[in-house]
Amino acid sequence: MDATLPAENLKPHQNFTVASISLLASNPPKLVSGPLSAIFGSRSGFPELQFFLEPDGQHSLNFDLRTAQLFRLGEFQSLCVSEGSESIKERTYSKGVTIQFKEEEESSSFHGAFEQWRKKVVIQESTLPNGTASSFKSKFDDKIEASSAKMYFHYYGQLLHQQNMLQDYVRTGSYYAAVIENQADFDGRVVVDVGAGSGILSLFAAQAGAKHVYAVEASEMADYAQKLIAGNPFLGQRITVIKGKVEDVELPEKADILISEPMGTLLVNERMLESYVIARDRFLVPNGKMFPTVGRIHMAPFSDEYLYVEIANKSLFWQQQNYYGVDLTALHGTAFQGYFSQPVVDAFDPRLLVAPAVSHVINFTTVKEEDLYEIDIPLKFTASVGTRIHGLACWFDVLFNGSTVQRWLTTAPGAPTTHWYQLRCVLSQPIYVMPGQEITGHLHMIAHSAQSYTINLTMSAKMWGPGAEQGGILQTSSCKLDLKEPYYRMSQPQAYSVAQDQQPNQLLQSQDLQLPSLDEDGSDFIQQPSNDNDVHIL
Ligand SMILES: C[S@@+](CC[C@H](N)C(=O)[O-])C[C@H]1O[C@@H](n2cnc3c(N)ncnc32)[C@H](O)[C@@H]1O
Repeated sequence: MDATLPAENLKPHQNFTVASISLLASNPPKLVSGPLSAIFGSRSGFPELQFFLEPDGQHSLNFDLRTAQLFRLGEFQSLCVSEGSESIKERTYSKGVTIQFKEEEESSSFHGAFEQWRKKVVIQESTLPNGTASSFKSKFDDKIEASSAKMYFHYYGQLLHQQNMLQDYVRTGSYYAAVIENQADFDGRVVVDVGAGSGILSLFAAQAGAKHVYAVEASEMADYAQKLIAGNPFLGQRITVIKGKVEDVELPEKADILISEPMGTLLVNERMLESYVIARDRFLVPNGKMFPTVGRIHMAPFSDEYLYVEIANKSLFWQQQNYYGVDLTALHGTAFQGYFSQPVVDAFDPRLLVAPAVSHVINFTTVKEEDLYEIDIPLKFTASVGTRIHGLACWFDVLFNGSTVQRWLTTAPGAPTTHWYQLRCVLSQPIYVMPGQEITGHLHMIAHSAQSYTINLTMSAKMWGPGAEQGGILQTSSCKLDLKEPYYRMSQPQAYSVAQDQQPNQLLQSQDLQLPSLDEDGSDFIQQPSNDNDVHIL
């Protein structure tokens, strides 16, 4: 392709009128008779071809010119196809239209324009500031479903959700302290705020004396951040808000330090850590600082009979054999598994943990973006009590490795509660352990295109019990969960309600629970443990 064409030759928009188009995705192909407008232009910085299917401009068919191709089928007819998805093994073309032109001349100039707009991509690629030949196609759009991204940025575009984070004083206070106590790392420095939201961290960095802060925010919140920053002119004069994704925007200079709050539930939910790492590789000077610097996921087995029974009971609805004359039991097993596929988010009493935690460290200054696509954490614990283990409890912390002060922000159980709470993966088949018994397993997380992870948890223990040879039988339990679909349990009455002198692990056990299998149609109701004599700890 010719990359020598000056960019100014390309107009912001170029209109064509075509006689008709046929949409090939319909079977048979759907003819849309014209005359129709076909417009070359660019949206979000990417060149695009848009066919307006109705005169009012309400419905259009868009082709991303970074991947679209145009073929001549005849003097008056052409075929336009656009790549739908790409994997190592195959490419699929999700969109295709045949275009009917009235005249050959029109067809030729359309093809000419198509080539020119495609070259625009090449020109932009070749003018990347660091001169690298990286692909212009956004890394973010490559791996994240458009529908997920739309909902995600819509969420963060709303002030109430930013307020929710700002009102997490453990979170925001830790950031404030980490910045102000490490003024030396900000004073006179260029800072990039990765996912600036309301712009609060940019304002903190400016308070700590930053020479200039680039506040990059992809959602509509960028406009509010601009307002907030303008309302603080003393600080705001050193802050530039840039609306766009960190994967796409260009900055006029490199940063000495990045600041960001990219942590989701279980640290990795939302997949924003990847954007933080991409921002590091794009904007940070070699050996620049990152706030936060390191993240750790902590995991420990827990025993929580109340939680287990509560989840198991949710599917009891489907055990009704006469729901308005309908037998619902065929779906009971599916509902049971469904409830156990939701990670539970709440604040739990640390006394529910039955072994010291293990940790998985992610160093943000060195981790590769790809390392975050799949995370496999081996588990090995020694049970401190004999009990039923109902799953794995997880939480995280992050370190601000400042030159002056090292500060941790923790979401651990027992520590002041944050809006992240803690997360628990609950096994539908609990496992029994004796004191000192070893528990092994894996927490395997695979990133998916809806900005979250599929979690596979396996936990195993030597089983002790009637009929079992001591230490002879390995009991294994596993579950698959979607981190995107958590069960937020905070509104429920807290379950860590124990008589003051009673250990949580000695609470009412539900060994007698009838565990349904997928095709079971049993009708016993599981009793919720009584809350009598409860003392609410939290
Ligand atoms: C957890 S919020 C933190 C907001 C703010 N920094 C704070 O601490 O209050 C994350 C913000 O990053 C933005 N964001 C997420 N991914 C982004 C990306 N790839 N590029 C730019 N902004 C992004 C979101 O829209 C959201 O406003």
